[in-house]
Amino acid sequence: MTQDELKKQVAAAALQYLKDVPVIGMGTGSTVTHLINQLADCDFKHDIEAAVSSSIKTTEHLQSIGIKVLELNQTGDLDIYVDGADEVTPHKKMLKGGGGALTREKIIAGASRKFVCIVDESKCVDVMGKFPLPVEVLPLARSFVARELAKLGGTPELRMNKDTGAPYITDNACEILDVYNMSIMNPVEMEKTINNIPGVITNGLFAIRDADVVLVGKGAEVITY
Ligand SMILES: O=C(CO)[C@H](O)[C@H](O)COP(=O)(O)O
Repeated sequence: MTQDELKKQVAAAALQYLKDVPVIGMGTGSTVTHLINQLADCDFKHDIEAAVSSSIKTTEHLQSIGIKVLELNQTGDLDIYVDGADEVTPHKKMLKGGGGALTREKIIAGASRKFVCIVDESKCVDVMGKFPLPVEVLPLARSFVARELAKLGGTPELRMNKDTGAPYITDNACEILDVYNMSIMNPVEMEKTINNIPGVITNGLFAIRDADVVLVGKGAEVITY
């Protein structure tokens, strides 16, 4: 199976977690895109009253299949949040933000009772950090934060918009530093340390609020842990 077929397969397995849930939390990325496409055709779609979305892209996609999108301020805590990841460990710690939606993802994950992480097998790692760690920053703090991240041993690079050549701008009007070569031996401590740098909105480590269930598309099957 190709990586995209594995993503489609694991998205299909995640559908069952959305049954009988009136307000769902929805992440961002290509695996979630498959999930929303499959939600469009499933028989319980009309039982879903609304969704809380982690990005403008996901909001538009959900609305295009007829699902109402609410702000988190309107809903209170959620039963379920489903999202992909760039890396996930056997302890269900994740590195996320390849799609740039890390801050809203972390907020909705924090407000959800169950986080279901959906990945293809290429995302499973023992130690995170091979994938560059996204750090969302206030634009005025970009250089200072980059120097602080370098002191932690990383090599930060400002994410660029591939179409315009200008810095990539998040849905929160901020920028992203992608940090290469980070040695993430203790993800909980690293998450706190980076979030303590003034000017950081959040970083892509989801170690303090990790996943409750991980679904992995692997070969012909989906593994759950
Ligand atoms: O964190 C994310 C977006 O900010 C995504 O969940 C992560 O990048 C995985 O994306 P994909 O499903 O396309 O592989």
